[in-house]
Order: sequence, then C-alpha cells, then structure tokens
Amino acid sequence: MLVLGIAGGTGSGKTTVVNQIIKHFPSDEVCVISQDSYYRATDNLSYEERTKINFDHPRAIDFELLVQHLKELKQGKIIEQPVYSFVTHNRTIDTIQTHPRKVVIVEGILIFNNEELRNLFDIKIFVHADTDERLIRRIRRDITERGRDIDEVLNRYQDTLKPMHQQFIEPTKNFADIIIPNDKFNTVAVDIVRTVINERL
Ligand SMILES: Nc1ncnc2c1ncn2[C@@H]1O[C@H](COP(=O)(O)OP(=O)(O)O)[C@@H](O)[C@H]1O
Ligand SMILES: O=c1ccn([C@@H]2O[C@H](COP(=O)(O)O)[C@@H](O)[C@H]2O)c(=O)[nH]1
Repeated sequence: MLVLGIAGGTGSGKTTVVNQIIKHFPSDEVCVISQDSYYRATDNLSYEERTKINFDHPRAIDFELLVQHLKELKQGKIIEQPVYSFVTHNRTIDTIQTHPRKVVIVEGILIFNNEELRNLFDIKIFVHADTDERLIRRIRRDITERGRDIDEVLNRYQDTLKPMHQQFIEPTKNFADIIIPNDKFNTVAVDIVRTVINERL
C-alpha cells in the first residue's frame, strides 16, 4: 500500500488535484480519505454555537480517529469514514465504507500538522495557490456549494482562517516532498505525481 498525503490551504485545489490523480486509476486500486470528514462531532452544541467554531485550528479535527482509520486501512481493514455537512457544521449520521486499496490518498488543510499522521505518509504533497486566488475560490465555492453568504466567508477569513493558515498550515509546506504550484491548472505536476505513484507501486 502506498499512502499519499495532500495538504494545502483552503481553496488551493487539493480536491481538484486528487480527482485528477485518481481518474487514471481503476476505482478498486485507490481510495480517498478527506480530513474534512473528521471534523469533531458537535451534537452537544446549537447551530448558532457551531458557527462560532474555529474550523481552521488543529483542535477542530478528530486526529485520533483519522490516525486510527488510516492504521486500520494499512492493516487491510475496511473503515466507516464519517460524512460531514458544511451546511449544518456537523457530522451526519451517515458513513462511507472505505476499503483498503493499493493507493490511499489523505487530503486536508492540517494533515501535516499532526506528527503521528504525517509519519504515516509515504509521499507528502503540498498544493500551493496564492492567498488572493484561494480567497476568490473560497468565496465562489462556499456561496455556491456550502450555503454561505459573502459576509460569512469574509468574516471567517479575517477572524480565523487567515491567522490559522499562517500559524498552522503554511509552515507545514516544509514537510512536503513535492510542492504543486496551482494558481493555474497544473497538468504537468499531476502527471509527475502519477508517474511517481506508478514507479513506487
Ligand atoms: N488551478 C485552478 N484554477 C482555477 N480554479 C481552480 C483550480 N483548482 C481548483 N479550482 C477551483 O477552486 C475551488 C476550490 O478548489 P478545491 O479543489 O475544492 O480546493 P481545496 O480542496 O484545496 O479547498 C473549486 O471550485 C475548484 O474548481
Ligand atoms: O463546518 C465547517 C467546517 C470547515 N469549514 C472550512 O473548511 C475549510 C477546509 O476545507 P477545504 O475543503 O480544504 O477548503 C476550512 O478552511 C474551514 O474554515 C467551514 O467553513 N465550515
């Protein structure tokens, strides 16, 4: 099994890069784990209280469960990956059965921040896009796909997202084996990653 970690700030294009990588592999050879699925369940809080959570701080993530699931996949076990709703800011009651595959990809903003998780990756990739580009993408995406308005996105950006990015995400670029510049769609970098995967398999 080859385990890839793909990190990068919000809107850098992690999900897009993952989709470009996996479309060239048969579906029974690759699986994806998203760090977003592992936001802590907060059933004890009201919706109003959940909107105030700092989702860009490492403590918002259930790294214990994420590490446990990745270890179980490595042991050949099937896991029940949680499903998270960005609309309710909470885990849903659903899970996705995720099977161990030859290639396992873990993607998320903070995955290189946790040492135990970081040490489970065979290849570490950081997707980079400029700050203004990421903010533009985030505004578009969160309004069209995540039920937000412009005030929500900009307030969250100023209050938590930007400072947390500088403190907890950008420094982890130093752990990367490969940095993908993704201000524009970077098919060359995706081809290189695919070649590296094929060579290692
Ligand atoms: N290289 C790119 N150029 C332009 N738009 C992009 C690029 N990569 C991703 N996007 C768009 O930006 C938004 C955020 O991308 P996404 O892959 O979801 O980022 P992330 O998973 O890092 O938050 C999506 O709407 C996606 O289509
Ligand atoms: O309920 C939530 C949980 C998280 N967020 C934001 O999501 C991004 C991380 O996801 P990407 O897909 O990598 O963009 C993070 O910046 C959180 O602020 C949210 O808005 N609501």
